[in-house]
Amino acid sequence: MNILIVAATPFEIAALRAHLQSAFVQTAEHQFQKGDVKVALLITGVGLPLTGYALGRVLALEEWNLVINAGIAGSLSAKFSPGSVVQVVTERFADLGVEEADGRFTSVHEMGLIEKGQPPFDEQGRMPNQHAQEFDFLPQAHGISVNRVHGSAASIEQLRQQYPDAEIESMEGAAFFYACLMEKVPFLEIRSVSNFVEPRNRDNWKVEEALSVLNKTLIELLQSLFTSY
Ligand SMILES: O=C(O)c1cccc(C(=O)CC[C@H]2O[C@@H](n3cnc4c(=O)[nH]cnc43)[C@H](O)[C@@H]2O)c1
Repeated sequence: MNILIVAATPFEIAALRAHLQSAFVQTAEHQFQKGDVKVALLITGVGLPLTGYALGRVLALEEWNLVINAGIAGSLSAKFSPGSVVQVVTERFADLGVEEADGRFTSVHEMGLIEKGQPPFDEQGRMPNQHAQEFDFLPQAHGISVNRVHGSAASIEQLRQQYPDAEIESMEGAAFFYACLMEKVPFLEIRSVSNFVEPRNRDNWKVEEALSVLNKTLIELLQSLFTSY
């Protein structure tokens, strides 16, 4: 079984790497083996373009049984406070579109630049993960991905009006979904909440807590896959 774990930055999966170094045999810089299970780590860099490029390349070069995106994220929902960990089951490119003269946002799907319902998008411009129910071990959440993280009350209010179902904000998830759906590989996005999406205040971020719960979840998931495989 070949498992690829994808993160934007090395610090997000540093504890997982340490675990792999002690519990698996390291076969290359970013690759670990235990029995028939190979686990590879891919650090893409932050953001949608870097993720799309790095992941598209790796998916085209090798076959994977499961690809996991792991990282921290912002929460738009009172259900998910800092320290929560969720499985993101839908994603969308939330800021791909145009700003109208009156300040409203129109998405590429509303404009018809990407046809409504064109695979892998649904009629609303979301990308659902049809493998989500196979990994029903975490609370599920709807994700959005942005190039520019929301940091003012006005832009956050506009975002909530535009996408009332959005619960988790990241800078990579939609590129990850798009690449996996286009390549038809089973995938899973796991995000731990480091902050609420609120008027920018870095002092409120709980990055250490989020990293701790994220890596604990990843290690448990690997252990469960290992025993069920
Ligand atoms: O200093 C900041 O304000 C700041 C804003 C966004 C991200 C960072 C990072 O250092 C982490 C990069 C990583 O974190 C994800 N992330 C975390 N919280 C959010 C959020 O509220 N909205 C979007 N992305 C978030 C993101 O996926 C990046 O890869 C620092």
